[in-house]
Amino acid sequence: MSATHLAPAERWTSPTCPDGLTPEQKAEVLIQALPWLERFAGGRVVIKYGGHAMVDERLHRAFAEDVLFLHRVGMRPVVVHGGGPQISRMLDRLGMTTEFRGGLRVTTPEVMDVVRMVLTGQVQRQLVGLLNAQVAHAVGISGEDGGLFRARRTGAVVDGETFDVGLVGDVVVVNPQAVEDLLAGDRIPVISTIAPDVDDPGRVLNVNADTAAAALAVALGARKLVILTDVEGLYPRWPDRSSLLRRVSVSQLEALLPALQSGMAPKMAACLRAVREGVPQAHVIDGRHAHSMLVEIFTEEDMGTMVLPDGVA
Ligand SMILES: Nc1ncnc2c1ncn2[C@@H]1O[C@H](COP(=O)(O)OP(=O)(O)O)[C@@H](O)[C@H]1O
Ligand SMILES: CC(=O)N[C@@H](CCC(=O)OP(=O)(O)O)C(=O)O
Repeated sequence: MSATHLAPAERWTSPTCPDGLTPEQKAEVLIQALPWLERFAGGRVVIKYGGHAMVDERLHRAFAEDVLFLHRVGMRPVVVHGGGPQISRMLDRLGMTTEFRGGLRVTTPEVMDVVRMVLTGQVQRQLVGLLNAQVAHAVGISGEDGGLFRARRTGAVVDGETFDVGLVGDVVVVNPQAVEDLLAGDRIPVISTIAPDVDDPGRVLNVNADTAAAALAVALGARKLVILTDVEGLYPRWPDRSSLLRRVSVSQLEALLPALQSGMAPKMAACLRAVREGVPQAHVIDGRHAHSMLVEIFTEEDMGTMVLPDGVA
């Protein structure tokens, strides 16, 4: 057929790709991503994958694809995983009761055994398996390995009152060498947040995964902390969902923090700690949307809530 039969204007004004996007829209995505790819090349990003974001196989796979994408484009992703709902389900199956105070699980020695078993023996194994499905880059470790974390027992604060929650700790020492070694070997570390007790090294403590991720992001000099959960971000007037806070400065967040409820409180406290101690940006995003992490990192879209230093937000 000669070119004169093609009616070029009609044929080329609105072609669509099989996914319904036009070539212009597709190219726009690629062009938009370029400065972000350049900006974050070689940068470390700590990703906290919350138990509530681990909704189904499809989302699990999308999460793994995103982490592998970051790795492939030259970033250094470090995964810190949660597993609260998974621990609760196992405790139920074992006929053990579980209770939370101020967002922290009341952890008896028997519950601690289950927490350790589920986090390091199930959730971490599943994530490592997914990430290694094609190329085996991921290596799972816990805060007990290579002296990564040490924690001190802490209580839960509810309405200004402190409650004993048993074997629960806050990370007070991070020795990132174990993670540095893995990154130097082009690995993707996948970390469970169990930590030896700094005051009694024979004992291990249950550490909230949000706060451990923040401590690690600071120690690694991460460019970003990204916390994936099951809500769009921070709603300042929760449970009213009419206005999502897109950007918040350290000082603004300090003022909001005392009124936040469990669930969001440790996440925002983690973001606050990370940014206050030198991480340039911390985000809470909705892990129930496949690939929300890639959109957050590589486009101009602000997904979820972003915490920034004063004067930048
Ligand atoms: N101000 C708030 N804005 C958004 N979500 C909130 C807020 N306060 C409490 N939440 C709750 O926090 C939950 C997320 O925390 P959590 O259940 O601990 O998740 P994860 O397992 O990902 O750590 C949300 O599903 C929501 O119900
Ligand atoms: C002290 C404490 O509460 N530890 C958490 C550890 C797991 C966790 O943090 O998991 P998510 O991020 O999925 O909530 C727990 O026992 O549930």
